[in-house]
Amino acid sequence: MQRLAPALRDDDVPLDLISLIKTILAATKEISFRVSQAQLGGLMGSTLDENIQGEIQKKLDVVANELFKDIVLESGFVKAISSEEEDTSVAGDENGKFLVSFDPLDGSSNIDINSLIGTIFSIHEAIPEMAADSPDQFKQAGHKQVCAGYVLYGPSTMLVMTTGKGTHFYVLDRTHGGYLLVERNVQVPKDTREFAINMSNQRFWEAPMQNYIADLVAGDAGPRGEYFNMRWIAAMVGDIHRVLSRGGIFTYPADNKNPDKPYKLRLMYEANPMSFLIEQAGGLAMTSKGRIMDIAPTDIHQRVEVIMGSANEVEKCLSYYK
Ligand SMILES: O=P(O)(O)OC[C@H]1O[C@](O)(COP(=O)(O)O)[C@@H](O)[C@@H]1O
Ligand SMILES: [Mg+2]
Ligand SMILES: [Mg+2]
Repeated sequence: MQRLAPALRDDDVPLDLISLIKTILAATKEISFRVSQAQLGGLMGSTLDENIQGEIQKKLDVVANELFKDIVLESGFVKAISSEEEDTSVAGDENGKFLVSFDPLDGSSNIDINSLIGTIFSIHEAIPEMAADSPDQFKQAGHKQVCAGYVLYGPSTMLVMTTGKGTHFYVLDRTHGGYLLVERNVQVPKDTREFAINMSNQRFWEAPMQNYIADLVAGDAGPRGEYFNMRWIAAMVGDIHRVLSRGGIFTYPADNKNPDKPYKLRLMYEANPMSFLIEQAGGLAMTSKGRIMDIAPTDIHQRVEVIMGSANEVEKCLSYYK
């Protein structure tokens, strides 16, 4: 099995980006260790603080954020970082070539039940004319990402990453301490019979999503004439990993549960990096109005509607909005 650096060189990834990726992965190895020791180290449960998103932070959210932020900012390659757990962007090296956005721990509600969680990251090139402490430099569309990935802290610690030359799977090999390439150019099947959505929000969705899901749930007795299975891990990393592994449609649609918060998932830290991975694997990543990676961001913490996965099924879902 190929090691990470030669696999990246095969994709013609520039050396400075390889160095940054290695730095990010060093942080994820440390987080992976802390996650595995969380209960023994008193890291289960919540803090008393809320993050900028208005969500109570778990102790591991804070630890993972500090670890990732410190390691990445010390690298010298990074002009600034933005994180789901930080109020605003944090300046790094004025001459740094890259911007890194991340969700240090995705699926926080799974921490205390020893279930799937992960770290999601996204890399853009820095804009030389903009100051390192300006959050505006992060307002770049997703299609400008030069790398995106996640690390899944599951039975195996897995890295899924793209630099725009396909989406590849790696596994952390604890015998030598590095990630090994296990599957190159993963492909999301175009068709699927599996969907992922938080069904408990059903009554709050817009009519097109209500109608689409109702037709899936109706199964072979309904207009689709086929049985559809449902899965919901409650961690986007876990649900997207399943979609990348065997196909499926994943959606967190608009809802009116809380009128001030029509969408749940974050553009910079969740939707854009996952969209890059899904598109590089031949899938589609959309809102009901267009491609996620074409959205011009207006705020680093903005939230967005997400419909992604197997291409034909995403198209089918979108047809309900026309
Ligand atoms: O609570 P719900 O509705 O099941 O939402 C689950 C979604 O929320 C998230 O956990 C949000 O991520 P964080 O844990 O980083 O806040 C997604 O990963 C997941 O898809
Ligand atoms: Mg998240
Ligand atoms: Mg998070």
